[in-house]
Amino acid sequence: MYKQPILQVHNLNKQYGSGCSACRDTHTRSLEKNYCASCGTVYACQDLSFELYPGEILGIVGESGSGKSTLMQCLYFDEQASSGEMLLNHGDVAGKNLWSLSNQQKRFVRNHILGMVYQNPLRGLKMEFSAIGNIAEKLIAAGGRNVSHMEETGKELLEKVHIPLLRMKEAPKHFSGGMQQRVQIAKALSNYPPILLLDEVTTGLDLSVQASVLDLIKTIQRELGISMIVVSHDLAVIRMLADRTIVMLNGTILEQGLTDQILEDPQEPYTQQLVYSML
Ligand SMILES: Nc1ncnc2c1ncn2[C@@H]1O[C@H](COP(=O)(O)OP(=O)(O)OP(=O)(O)O)[C@@H](O)[C@H]1O
Repeated sequence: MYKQPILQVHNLNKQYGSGCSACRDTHTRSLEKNYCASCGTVYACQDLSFELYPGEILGIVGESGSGKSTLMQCLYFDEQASSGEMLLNHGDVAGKNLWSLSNQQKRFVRNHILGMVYQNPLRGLKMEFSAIGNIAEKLIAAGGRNVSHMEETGKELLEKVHIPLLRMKEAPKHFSGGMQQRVQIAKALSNYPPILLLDEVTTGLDLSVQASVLDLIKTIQRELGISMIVVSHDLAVIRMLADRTIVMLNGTILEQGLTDQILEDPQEPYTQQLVYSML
């Protein structure tokens, strides 16, 4: 079904702190969960390697503190990876380690190739701008200057995420949580990026609103055929969305495989617990 990966991550490490003699050497490292008890350095992501294929939804599941958000922030350059390689099979940056690009090149990747939807809409939206103004902001950041084109694109995207056009001039701070997430999704899609990153986008929403946002994500993926990485602590969300799933614990990948396979035949005791608790 899938061909070449559109994105490859090799040996991503992200640590907070400089480490000490007890933890610097990966072979002799002694950690309490993901941190060093001697110096307090946190190893938020440890040697993570995976691929994302065109048109697939890759789910990342794990408990709080397992490193999911740190991973997403490294992918979107909100955080600088400590080491590792991120390779895109797309456009001018194909084959280059994205974490070694200049800031200008990273901005290009953020504006044209990646879209990000955060758990907290305050991170992804300018709450004082109008809904359509938020989309225009992203288009301008990517070099857009044609006002009527921006308005057309904005309307098209807001319609896609079911925001009534009558409300497009309103600021998202007046919207409900579910509507804010839908505007964030529209903004992240501004330049129709081939890859969309979604970090706990339904956490904190009512169950019925959660269901409508998940449904929207599925529909967008089907219609636009873009690749997505979806992070959630909730296996039910991952079950609904993801073709393949990575299970994380203490900054490491515990197991990965087809979502059906992970759900039906989990190999690791931690994953088994996660699956059984959902039944
Ligand atoms: N800026 C930081 N400085 C120090 N430690 C950090 C920082 N950001 C994250 N961490 C630590 O990195 C580890 C992974 O955090 P991360 O937020 O990625 O986990 P998560 O799986 O996304 O959990 P949650 O869903 O609760 O955010 C945690 O131990 C966290 O305390």
